[in-house]
Amino acid sequence: MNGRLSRYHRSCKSLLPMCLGHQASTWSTSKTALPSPAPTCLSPSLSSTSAGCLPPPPPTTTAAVGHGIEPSFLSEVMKVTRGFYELPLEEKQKYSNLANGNEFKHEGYGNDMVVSEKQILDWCDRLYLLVEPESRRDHSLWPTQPPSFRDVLHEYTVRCREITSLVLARLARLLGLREGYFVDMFDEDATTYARFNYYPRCLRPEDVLGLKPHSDGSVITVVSVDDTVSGLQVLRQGVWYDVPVVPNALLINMGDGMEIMSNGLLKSPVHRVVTNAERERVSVVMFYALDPEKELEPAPEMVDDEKRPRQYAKMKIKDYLSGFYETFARGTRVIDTVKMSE
Ligand SMILES: O=C(O)CCC(=O)C(=O)O
Ligand SMILES: [Fe+2]
Repeated sequence: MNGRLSRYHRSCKSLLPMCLGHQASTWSTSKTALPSPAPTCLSPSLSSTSAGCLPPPPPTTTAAVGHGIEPSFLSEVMKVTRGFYELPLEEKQKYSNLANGNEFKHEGYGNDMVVSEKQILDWCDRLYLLVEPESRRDHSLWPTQPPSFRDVLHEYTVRCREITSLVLARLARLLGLREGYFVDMFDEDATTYARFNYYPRCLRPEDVLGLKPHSDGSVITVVSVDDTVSGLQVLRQGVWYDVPVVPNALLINMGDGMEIMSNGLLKSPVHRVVTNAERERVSVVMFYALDPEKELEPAPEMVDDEKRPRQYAKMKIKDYLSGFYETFARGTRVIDTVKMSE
């Protein structure tokens, strides 16, 4: 651990409790349509599956403000994001995710993958970039405008990695595993993608979603949300809850990888983004995934044949991730394909 990280550890001992919702601000239920059928036990915070038997309590916020990143730097991250989206279209298209005008690539600027003509498109532009491992960055896709974009993204990557390692260490402890259990899994081939989302104003917000319901295919996700415009919602037992806007907070989200490795003890919440007619919105999302050549499965320590049988089948991470993009486009969840029947 480098000096900066250990200083960081000392300075934000309280990060995890905040991340896990002990420092709660109230989440409100959404007035928008309820989905059906209602799933059970989808939680944005830690919950045991027995919660499925209870009426749905409002989730508590996972917004962490004691994370150690200065508000001025978070504003800088948002500023370069807005700056990029304010560029003329032809400038942004220099980083297009369509090779030769029609071949979809994950990295770059544009829309998400389209797999069928019937697919309802999300009201969202995105710039998607691999940031780790550093050696695999494709700088031809990293915007040169605004001029500080690249430096800010590099610095943000370093800072978010520190926070993620700390959160992963605390999560391992919480699950009764040794602290380094998850952190050590993130070797030099583990991948991190940054996703810059831009949701324009939408004149028919009741008909169009910014981002359709999904859970993240990562192990863990760090989200920096627009601190003036809400829109992110989390599904819990059939009810959509608005995630409150907390200035300078980072939102820590469990991804499918963590749900699987914890054998279902930590849930990867279904979430979506709604649009609004008044204000555009941006967010910056960091997705932490393991080495694509590794396999994803419940940690043996989390499986107990009597008390907590294995709930997910093994799958190669690269297969999981490619299945993820496909199912995301179709509005289904790849995690459902590895769930074992009772
Ligand atoms: O825009 C947001 O607040 C969240 C975006 C999100 O869920 C994603 O990019 O996976
Ligand atoms: Fe997401």
